[in-house]
Amino acid sequence: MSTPHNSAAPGQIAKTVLMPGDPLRSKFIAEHFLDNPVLVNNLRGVQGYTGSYHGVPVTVMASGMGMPSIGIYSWELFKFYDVDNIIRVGSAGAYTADLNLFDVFLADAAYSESTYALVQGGNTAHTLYPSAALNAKLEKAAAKLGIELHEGTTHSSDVFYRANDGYLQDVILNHHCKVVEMESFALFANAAVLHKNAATILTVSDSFVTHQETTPQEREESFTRMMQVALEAAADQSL
Ligand SMILES: O=P(O)(O)O[C@H]1O[C@H](CO)[C@@H](O)[C@H]1O
Ligand SMILES: O=c1cc[nH]c(=O)[nH]1
Repeated sequence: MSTPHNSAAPGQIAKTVLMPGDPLRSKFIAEHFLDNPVLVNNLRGVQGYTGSYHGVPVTVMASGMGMPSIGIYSWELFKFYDVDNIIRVGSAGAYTADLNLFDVFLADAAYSESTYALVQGGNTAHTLYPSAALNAKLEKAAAKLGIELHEGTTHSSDVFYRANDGYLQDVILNHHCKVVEMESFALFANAAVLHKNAATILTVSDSFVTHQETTPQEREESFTRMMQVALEAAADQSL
């Protein structure tokens, strides 16, 4: 059964899905890392490919930007395509000075001011958590590949452009957020409601401290260490 937003046929989506925000990052991962990638969805240009990595079926499909968008795509993958694991592979802004461009960051929590979890399932929590088992696989994969992982809380924000940065002080000081992106809280909320597994691995694309930033092409093509960690975890048969 296809959905309003996904034209893949039943069985065309693997049990584990890597989910970048950017459809072109989805295409890049599929073309550079998957064996025999097949385009299984392209509705709205949200590219989804299924292939294999080290012999294990893996799908890579974009989420689009923001919680409403990943809320739709991840719900449909979990609920209608029987996906077990979604690993978000995203970019993030660093709030703290210890993080540099291209550092790889594993979210051990997602804080958000969003009402997504409340409206979606009546959950009043503003901090939600990834799958501990999936995070353990990602840590194991990073160690195997010799890739350093920074860990901490991500701020899942509804706002990319801010009129001023006053609000961020509360997020950084009181909620201990180290990076900001825009999807993990909704992904974790859907996974919790549907009893599925979700995790988020991010690459630092810009810094709120140094004001350095990567280019759009680098965001699409250069975050390969994060991609390899996620793929290695996806191919871990014990998931
Ligand atoms: O690079 P992606 O995965 O899209 O993630 C980040 O980039 C977008 C904003 O530029 C938001 O989606 C944010 O979460
Ligand atoms: O600053 C940033 C960078 C990536 N994603 C965000 O949401 N914010």
